[in-house]
Formats: sequence, structure tokens, C-alpha cells
Amino acid sequence: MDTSRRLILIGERRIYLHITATMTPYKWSIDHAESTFDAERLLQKKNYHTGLIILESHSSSHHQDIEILINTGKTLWIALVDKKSLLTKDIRRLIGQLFHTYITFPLDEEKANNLLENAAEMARIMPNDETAKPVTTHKENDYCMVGESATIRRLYRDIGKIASVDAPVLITGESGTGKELTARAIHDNSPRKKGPFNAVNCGALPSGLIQSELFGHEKGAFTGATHRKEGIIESTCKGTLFLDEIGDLPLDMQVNLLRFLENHRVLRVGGLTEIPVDVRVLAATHVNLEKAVQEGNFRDDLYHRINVLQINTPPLRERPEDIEPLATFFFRKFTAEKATKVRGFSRESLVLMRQYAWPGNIRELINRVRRAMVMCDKRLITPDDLGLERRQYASRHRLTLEQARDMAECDAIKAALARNKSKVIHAARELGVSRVTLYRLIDKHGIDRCCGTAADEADLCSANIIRLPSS
Ligand SMILES: Nc1ncnc2c1ncn2[C@@H]1O[C@H](COP(=O)(O)OP(=O)(O)OP(=O)(O)O)[C@@H](O)[C@H]1O
Repeated sequence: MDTSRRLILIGERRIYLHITATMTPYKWSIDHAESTFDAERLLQKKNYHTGLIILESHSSSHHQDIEILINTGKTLWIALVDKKSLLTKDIRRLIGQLFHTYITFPLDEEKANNLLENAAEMARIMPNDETAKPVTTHKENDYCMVGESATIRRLYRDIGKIASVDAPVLITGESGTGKELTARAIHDNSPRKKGPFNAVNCGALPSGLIQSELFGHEKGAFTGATHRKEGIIESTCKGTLFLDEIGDLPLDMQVNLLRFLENHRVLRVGGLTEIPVDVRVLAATHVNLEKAVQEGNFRDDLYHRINVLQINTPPLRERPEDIEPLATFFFRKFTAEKATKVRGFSRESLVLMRQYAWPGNIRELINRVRRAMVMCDKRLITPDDLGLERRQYASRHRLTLEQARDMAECDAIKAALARNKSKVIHAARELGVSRVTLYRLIDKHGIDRCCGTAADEADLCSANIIRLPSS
């Protein structure tokens, strides 16, 4: 059995001379590659426990080559960087996502040796996906609101204001935009935060039981009422009741709810006396309640009662700046639940996620990230893992002019790279831009330079728009 630790060194040979001179020869089998291109060939032939690679801060194309090179396999990578480079965002992102650890110049040989030993041992004991065991969920993350855009900061500000006022609130917004989470945030920041928070989906309550579910019943009130039961409103005393999809409440139940909102008393089914209950009501809807009022499906007086304060949860497509923080948040959350070797998202995935319209909003994003973490067999999640692809999408989906321009630019660059076998200098000449500009655009669109050579050029030229599979 081969007991030696296999190490690959990438970059100028002289930089490694001192480290390799101090390594125990029978413990280590070492290969050296001058460039990522040479390294690729070595990695195709052999598995290495550990790899050392020099990270330079100035070249985004170099970073992309590294990303592509080390995004697969079980090798644990150690980055060699100078201290100044550690201040750059791109280098920190690369190290965080792809590397086991890093060493700074000037090299401390003893430290480097220790890190290499440790990484090689870690690589040996790393679990395969089949043996990965779930670990505990972080409960406190369950109700955390994530987002940094100006739009979501406005929402935080409105929540803060609304939380301190004890009046009903109508929360509007598309499905999956965080209406229930907003209701929880209002409760958690209100003077009622020590009381219960109960959520009821009005559309999911069985019609024959709504009255008793909300208001409770006395023993013998109807067949099967073998004992007295408190309703949800009563059990929320001193807390907050969240009525989700209030537009689905039947008209007769709307009368009873209106009465409760006016006098803060409930009458149990079969009961004779009304019971005072101190509850704040928050309601949510994804349908247009004004229209429902006009069509006679929702009571005008109840609409005005619950619409004292209004708050809107914006769709994800209106705050693309939040997509990466949200995706990263859920990625970390799922990583904490289940061991995984996936380290993060590829640049192309992040670009595509920003361009995608997210009709199912944050719920859809959560599902796609969860699915991608299961499907991904590399270190970085690809658009394919997320079920997002650049293809004929424009014909079926509305695009802004800016999006359409972006797509066309991306298409042209990919096609030029494909025609020029990934040679940036030639592609730049053909496109009539400088090499620096082309590197910037490759970075902006998250284009994988190698895909130009691998993919079918006609396909690349056809249309580079995101396609959502029919799932
Ligand atoms: N800003 C946010 N940060 C983190 N997670 C969020 C955020 N907004 C929503 N979520 C998560 O997205 C999912 C959907 O949110 P929620 O159920 O609150 O949406 P909703 O608008 O009430 O949906 P529906 O109308 O379908 O009931 C939940 O898992 C929620 O925790």
C-alpha cells in the first residue's frame, strides 16, 4: 500500500526549494508544475492529498484558471500569498471558498511543513459524500432576515416603526417574499415579544372547522366536541396572531373576525359569554384585496380595519444586491446541517443568479441552493447545479434593455473566445477592445474562459439567456 503523501506544487520552482529540502523524502511524493496548465495534466493522471499554489492578487484571469483547476477532486489546497494580497476582496473570496488554509511570504518552513502534514491527514480522513452525517441545525438562524439593499433596509426601517405601534398591519407581497418572516420580525421587535406568535393560513383551514379553530368551542357544542377547547385567538393572548392569506377567509368568518377586531372579545362556539382577549393581528395577502372588495369577495369594513398600517415585502428581482448574501446565508445554513465538501458558488453562478427573475422569490432561491448542494460534485456550485442555464430564455421572458445588452455582450465574448481557442489577446483584437477591457468583461459576466473551447460555438452564439427548466 502507498503510505506516502502526494503533494503537488504549482508555481515557480525556486519558491518551493527551501520547503521541499526540509521535507522527509519517504513520507512525501512531490510533483511540480510551473503553470496551472501543466498542473491540469498532472491532476488528470494522479490524485494528490495536498497542493500548494501561489496566489497573485493582480490577475483575475489567473484566479479564474485556479478556480477551474482546483474546483474538483479531493486535494486540499494551501495558498501561498503575500500579506498585502490578503487585503484584496477577490483573494479573500478565493481562499475562503477553495482553500484549506494559506501561508504568507516570507515562508516559514516549519509552519509550512506542519500545515502540509495536517492537510494531508485531513485529506485522508475526509468523508465521502455517502458517509457524511448531518450535524445540528442552528435554530437561531431560522428567523434571521438577510439583505443589504436599499429596498430591504427600507423594509427593516418600516418594521422597526410598525413594531412599536399596537395596531393591525396588512403585509402585502408576492409569494415567497418573506411576509411571514416580516410578521415575526414585527412581533419580535414589539412589546409583545415575550408573548406567543401564532400563524394561521386562512386558506388551509377546513371550512367546517374555521369558526371553532379560530374562536374555540364549549364541550358539547357540536358532535365530536367532547371537551372545551380554546381557539387560536384565545391561545395567542398577549401575543401576535398572523393571519396568512386573509383573502381566502370565507365571508361569514370575515364578519366574526371584524367583530373581534372591534371589541377584542371572542365567543366560543356554543358559548354564552364573550371572553376578552388581548391579541395584535397581522394579516398577509398576495392577492389584491382592493380588487377583492370591488368584486364582493372581501368585506370593505374588514379591509379598512386590517389595513391601518401597511407594509410591502419587495420581490427578489427588485433587489438583486440581496441575492448573493441570501444565497451565501442559506449555503452556510445547509452546510451546518449536513457535512459537504462544496465550498461556495462559482462566479458564473453568481452572475446568473443576479440575472434570473426569481418568480418564486426567496423560497425558490432556498430550494435551488438546497438542490444545488445535493447535486454539486465539485467544490463550487455551477449554474447547472442550480438548474439555471444560459439558453433560449429571452423569447419567453421579458427583459430590460440593459439585460438584453448584457446578454448580447456576453454572447459575443463567448463566441470570440471559442473562435480564438480561449486566447484573450486574439479575441480582444477581433472584438475591437483592449486586452484589459476584455478581462474586465470576462470577469463581469463570470465567463468561464475554457468553456469557449469546449462548447459548441453555434450554441454559444444562439442566445445566452438564462433558462429555467420547466420544473
Ligand atoms: N430577508 C430574508 N432573509 C432570510 N430568509 C428569508 C427572507 N425573506 C424570506 N425568507 C425565507 O424565505 C421563505 C419564504 O418566506 P415567507 O414564508 O415569509 O414568505 P411569504 O411571503 O409569507 O410566502 P407565502 O406568500 O407563500 O406564504 C422562508 O423560509 C423565509 O424564512
